[in-house]
Amino acid sequence: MVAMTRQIARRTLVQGKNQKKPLLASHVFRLFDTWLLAPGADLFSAMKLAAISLCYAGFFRFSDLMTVQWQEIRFESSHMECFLEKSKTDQYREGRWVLISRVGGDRCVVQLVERLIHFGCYASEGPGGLIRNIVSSPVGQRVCSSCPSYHTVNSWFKEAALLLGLDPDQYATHSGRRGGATRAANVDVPDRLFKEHGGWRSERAKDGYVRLSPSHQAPLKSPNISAMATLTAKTVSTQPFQGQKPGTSGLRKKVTEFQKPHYLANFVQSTFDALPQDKVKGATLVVSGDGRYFSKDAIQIIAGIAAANGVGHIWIGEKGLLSTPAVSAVIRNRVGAGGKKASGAFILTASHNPGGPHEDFGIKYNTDNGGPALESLTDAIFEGTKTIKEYKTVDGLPEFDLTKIGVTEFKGPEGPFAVEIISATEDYVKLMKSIFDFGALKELLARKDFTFVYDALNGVAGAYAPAIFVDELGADPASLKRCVPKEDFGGEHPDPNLTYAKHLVHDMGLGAEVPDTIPEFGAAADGDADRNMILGKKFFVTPSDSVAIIAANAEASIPYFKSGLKGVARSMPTSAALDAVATKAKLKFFEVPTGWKFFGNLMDAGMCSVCGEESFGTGSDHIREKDGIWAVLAWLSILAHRNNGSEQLVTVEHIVREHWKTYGRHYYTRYDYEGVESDAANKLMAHLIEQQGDLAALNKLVKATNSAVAEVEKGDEFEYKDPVDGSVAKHQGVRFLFKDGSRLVFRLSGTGSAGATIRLYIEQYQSDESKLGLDAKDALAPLVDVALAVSKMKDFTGREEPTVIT
Ligand SMILES: O=P(O)(O)OC[C@H]1O[C@H](O)[C@H](O)[C@@H](O)[C@@H]1O
Repeated sequence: MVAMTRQIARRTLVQGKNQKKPLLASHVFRLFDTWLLAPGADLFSAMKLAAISLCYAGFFRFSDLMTVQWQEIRFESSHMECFLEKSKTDQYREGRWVLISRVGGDRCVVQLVERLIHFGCYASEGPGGLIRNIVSSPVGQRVCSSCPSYHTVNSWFKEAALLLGLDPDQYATHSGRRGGATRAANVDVPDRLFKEHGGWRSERAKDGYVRLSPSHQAPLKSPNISAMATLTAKTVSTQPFQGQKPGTSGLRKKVTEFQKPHYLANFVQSTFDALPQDKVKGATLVVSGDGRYFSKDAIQIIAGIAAANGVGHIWIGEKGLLSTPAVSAVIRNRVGAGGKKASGAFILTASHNPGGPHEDFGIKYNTDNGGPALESLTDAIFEGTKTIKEYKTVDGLPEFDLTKIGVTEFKGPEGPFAVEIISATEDYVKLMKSIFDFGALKELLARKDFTFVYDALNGVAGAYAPAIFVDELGADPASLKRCVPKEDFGGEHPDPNLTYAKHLVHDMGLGAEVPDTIPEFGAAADGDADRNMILGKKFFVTPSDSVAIIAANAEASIPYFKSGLKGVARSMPTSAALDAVATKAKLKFFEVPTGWKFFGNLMDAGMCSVCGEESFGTGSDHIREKDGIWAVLAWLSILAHRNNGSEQLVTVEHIVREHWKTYGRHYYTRYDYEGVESDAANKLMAHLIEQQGDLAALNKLVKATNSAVAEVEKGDEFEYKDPVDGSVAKHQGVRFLFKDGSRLVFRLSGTGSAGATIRLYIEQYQSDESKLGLDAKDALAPLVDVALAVSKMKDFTGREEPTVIT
């Protein structure tokens, strides 16, 4: 008895110490993405992936894995069956069969094994083990007859851990078996099946493998502190990474950069260090995003660091999803249990940049007004990232089930810590209903002659579109396109403009081929649903016109603005269409640098109600972010108002043309040169500033290029002094202002993740009624020529054409 107790105690102690960490489902998924689905994947990476994913899915130990004979595997339509011998010397083959399901899609273990056997040409080698060594030669890789040693397979697990940004010391062959078993326990696989699958004789043996999530450990209705999982603090040593300066809207880099061990953690810890401590200790934080690839891992990492830094509660949108405007709405409006309000948010998005294992990820911090952090804070975060030596996190945090709305509570190192999964749509839909007249919008959508299409470009707007357009406003579900949010946005560029929203552009009759039936109204959103593009039948509304038209019609069409606008604002490169509306309506007007945060200060001070940017951003003071769905509802409201009682449909095109008649037209276009070498882009900008030094010489060049173009009256770099806090933002774009009011603006994008993007904005005002209907391309051709000559665009960049024209 004594001996037995001693033995158990020793085992328990040793086990606790050496026990390796379980792999998570998301880890295995990511290994599929990197070792099988990414370009460059080869036979060797497929072999490593097969070994690891089989240990996970079959709960295999190393010894089990090595007994799987490829020729004995039975492939069925719903699963595969692997035979595990009890031992090599077992004459009666009293082994057991392990069944592994097909899960469909690209990340299916069964499909992987089938492909491995096929491409590895196992049949030509004769019977033998499934997991083999691979030899590489100049003619390629091939599966050889020998099987890898324990040491080799163990090193594959460590390599996987490193790739996933985990500590390799904590992962080994048992991490697969433990991970699979933990996952099964947490999704309530019945005990009998579970034990059989893993070949465990006793409950005890099985339980030793499983890390239950707290909802399983503490199934009590009311939180019972003694039943809560305990999170233990730990400090992790790290080193600074170069270049963690947040851009116009947060830190954006390739996913592979964010996957580097400690990369994200450094930024998050630096944010906590830069924040006033009352916004951290015991505070409630929102952590969510557009659902792009790496979001789920990021949520786990941030939650651990938040708990260790003393955050009290985090709100995560269902499935990790919250659009950027919805985050702003949650911060400003959501009141949780006990009157909790959020003090800020980590928004996980790279906005309109593509997503996926080899594309972009991003993170930005929004403060308690619901808007992006101001420069003083982002500068402090950046400073922190330059010197960081360690960060805090916790052990014991389980992988969250993001699909289940509810609260999980923990004993955190600094006090109680709770993770709450909230509805992604509830707060936002409520806010929209308080702003617009949904009854009037419903009537518009019910008109037989009004047809509508909404394209979420596979971004997070897809989570909101059914709730708003279909459930609330009665739109036909078929009018929603690409409204299922995807981690990689379906491999497309989730940017609503004439180039990237190509399916919508085609459907609206603006493509090369014109369809037979075209909807009256079309709109699209970007990845995180803060941008919008508005289209009429065969008609594009420039974002600069869009904000001007919304401002001109807001008071009459939108209940939220019924007592008038407090003021309006636009970013500097946006056309002056809004200025014309402000002048006529005698509204306060502001021209701010690019970046939504500049509007926030004006709105907080009650100086601005409606604002917009040429970069497909439009919004109002209902939140502190631009808002893609809000802009669509604003346009529908204008249409509903104008069509109230009208027998013949007043269309988008009617409204815009009428606006031009009243205010004149600001012809406008933007040329983007993406992926330019940074050095070349900087030289071009320096050259432009030099040109401004000698206006006489500059005007000679202008006239020589096209004598019809007016003379440049002034050239400068835009500088902004915030009227609220007096802060000054310099070098915000190089401007050339012409005598007839035309403008050329050059600036470097602040949102790219690699190289530089040069943006060239071209604008010309026209009030002559006979010249309002030209094609913008024709109207602006002379100014475009001047812009290219003045900037020596081709000489500096080697580019004949821009990447995108809008
Ligand atoms: O710096 P750029 O690439 O031109 O992007 C500019 C845009 O970036 C983000 O989308 C910001 O939220 C916008 O406010 C800004 O207009």
